[in-house]
Amino acid sequence: MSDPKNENLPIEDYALIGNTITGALVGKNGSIDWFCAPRLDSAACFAALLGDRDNGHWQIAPADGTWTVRRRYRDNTLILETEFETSQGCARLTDFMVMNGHDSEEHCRLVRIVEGVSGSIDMEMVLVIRFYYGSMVPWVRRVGDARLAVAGPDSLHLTATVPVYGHDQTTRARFTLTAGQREIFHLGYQPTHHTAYEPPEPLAALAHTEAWWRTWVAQGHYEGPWRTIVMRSLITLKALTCRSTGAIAAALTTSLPEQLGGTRNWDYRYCWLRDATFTLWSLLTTGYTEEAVAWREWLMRAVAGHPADLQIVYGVAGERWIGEREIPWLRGYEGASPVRIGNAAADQFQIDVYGELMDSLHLARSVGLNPEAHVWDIQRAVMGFLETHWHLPDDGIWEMRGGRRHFTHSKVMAWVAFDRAVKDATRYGLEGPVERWQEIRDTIHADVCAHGFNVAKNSFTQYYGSESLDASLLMMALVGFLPATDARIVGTVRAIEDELMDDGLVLRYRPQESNDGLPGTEGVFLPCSFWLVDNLVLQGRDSEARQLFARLVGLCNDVGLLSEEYDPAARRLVGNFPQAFTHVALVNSARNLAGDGPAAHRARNQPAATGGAEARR
Ligand SMILES: OC[C@H]1O[C@H](O[C@H]2O[C@H](CO)[C@@H](O)[C@H](O)[C@H]2O)[C@H](O)[C@@H](O)[C@@H]1O
Repeated sequence: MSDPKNENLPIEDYALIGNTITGALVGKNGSIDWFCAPRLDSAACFAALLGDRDNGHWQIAPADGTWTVRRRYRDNTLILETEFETSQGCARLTDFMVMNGHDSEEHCRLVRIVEGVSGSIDMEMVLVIRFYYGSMVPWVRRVGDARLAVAGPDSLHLTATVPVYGHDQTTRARFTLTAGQREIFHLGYQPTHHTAYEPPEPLAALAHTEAWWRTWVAQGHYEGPWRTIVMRSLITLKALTCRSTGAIAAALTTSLPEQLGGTRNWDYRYCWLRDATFTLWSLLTTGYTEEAVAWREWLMRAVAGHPADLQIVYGVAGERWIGEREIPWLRGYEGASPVRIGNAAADQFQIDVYGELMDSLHLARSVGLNPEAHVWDIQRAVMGFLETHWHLPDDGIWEMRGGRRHFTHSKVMAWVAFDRAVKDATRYGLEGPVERWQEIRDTIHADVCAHGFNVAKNSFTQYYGSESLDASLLMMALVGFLPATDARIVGTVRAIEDELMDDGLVLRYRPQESNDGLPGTEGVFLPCSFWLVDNLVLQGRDSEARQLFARLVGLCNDVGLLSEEYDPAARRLVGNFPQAFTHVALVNSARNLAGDGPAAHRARNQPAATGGAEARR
C-alpha cells in the first residue's frame, strides 16, 4: 500500500496538523511525510517529503491502494478528517496533535483514529521512523503493550488497538474495518532520558483538543466576508506560533523548492522579525492579543544585547546560531536539491526589519498593549544604531545573495522606523530625541524620492539607479510612505502590472535582471500578489481588486492552505508550506477589501498626496 513508486505528492495534497510547538504534514494518501519533534525546527523523524518513503513516514490507508479521497478540517479546529472511498466501502481517518496545556515543549503526541463508515475495508498501517532527517534507523523494542523506538536522544512510543508487527525496519499492521468499528493509533515523542511515558486517553484528548481550538477561535472578532478562508488562515498562523516561547515561524518546512527541480530551497522553520511582525498585524487586528504579548516578550529576549548584533532571523527560542548546511542523503522534493537546514540569511544586514519592528510595537501601543518601560529603552537603542546605518547598502527584503545595494524598499522601511519612533514618542510622552528623528525621517523621504524614482519608467525601482522593478515597492503605499493615489505610486503599480506579472500574478523581481546570486528562477510570489490587491483597493480599483483576490483564494488547496509561491505553467503550489507570509497577506487583503484593513489604517498615517514633481530627476 505504501507508494512503491517513491514519488512525492504534490505540495497541495498536504494538510497541516500541529500543537503550536511543532506540526506535521498529512498527505491525501493518509501518510504523514513530514514531522519534526519536539519543536518544528528540530530534526525530522519523518522526512519522506524531501526524499524517499524510506526516509520516514507513517501511513494509514485502505490496503488495496485505490480510493477516492475527501478531506476537511473539523470546523474551526486543526483536526483533520480524511475519508477514503473504496470499492469495499468507506473509512474515515481523524488526525490531530494533542493540545495539552501541561505538555512541556519536549513532548508531543500524535493521535490517529480510523473508523469504518460503510462496508468492510482492509486497512494497512506502515510506520517507518528515521530520526535525524531520515538518516537514523532506531532500535525498536516492546515495552508492555507499546513499541518504543530509540535513537540516541530521541524516542517515539507507539500504541495501537490492533496488533502490530515489525518487518524490515518497518512497523506494520493489517486489519479489517467494518461500519462503526474504530481503531486508534498513538505516537508520542519524548527525549529518551525521560523514562516514564504516559500515553494520553485518545478520545478525551480529541475532545480537549477540539475544545481548545474552538475556544481559541472564539477569542477573535473577525466577522467580515470570506470568514471561512480567513479563519483557516488565522488558525494556520496560530499553528506556526510557538506556545512555549512566543516565536512565530515563517513556515513548517525546509527546502520545498521555489522552482520545481531547482536549487532555491531554503529552511523556513525559524522566526524572521519581518514575517513575525507581519503575522502579528493579522493576529492583533483580528483580536488575538495574547500572541502579540508573547511575541513581544520573545522579541525582547531575542534582541537583547548590542543593537549591532540584532539578527533578522532567529531559532524559535531566540537561538542566534542557525548556520546553513546541506543534507546530502535526502534527494530533495521531486529531486530538487540541495536540501538545506539552517539559513545563512541570519548573517545578512536587512534594513527593513528595523521598520517592521518599530511598526509592530507602534501598532501594539495603538491597540492598548502598553509594554513595559524597558521595551522603549531597547527601541531607542535600536534607533541609535539605525541613525548611523540607514544610509548603507543592505541585502534587502528578498535576502538576495548577489551583493549589497541601496534597495529602495529598505530605505522606505528605515523611514517607517523613524516615523513610528516620532509618533510613539509624541503620542505617549516617551523620551526622544524626537526632533533628530523627525529630521532623519524627512531626509530619508527626500533621499528615496530623489534616488529611488526613475522618471523614464515613471516608477520607483528596485534599488537606487536601477531600471528594475521589484514587488516590494507595493509596500510603499501600504506603510504610508506616500498616498496610494500619488502619481509616483500609481505609476509604480502600473509598471509592476505591465512588467512584473506572470499569468496575472506578481513576481517578486526578475531574477535574470536582479543579480540575486542564485541559479534558476522562481514562481510568482503569493504575498506580493495580495499586496497588489491592497494597492488596487487603496486606488479605488475595487472590482479589479476583488477579481484578483478571488483568483488568489482559488489557489488555496482543498483545506485552505497556501505555500509561498505558485508555478503558473505547472499550475502547482511551490515553496515552503504552509507559509505564514502568504496567509498573513490573505487575511490583510480580505480586511482591506472590507474597508477595515491595515492598508486603510496605515493610510491614515501618511502625508497628503502630491503630484510627485519633487521626485523628478
Ligand atoms: O529567495 C531567496 C531567499 O529566500 C528565503 O527568503 C524568503 O523567505 C523569508 C521567510 O519567509 C522572507 O522573510 C524573505 O523575505 C524571503 O525572501 C530564504 O530564507 C533566503 O535565505 C533566500 O536567500
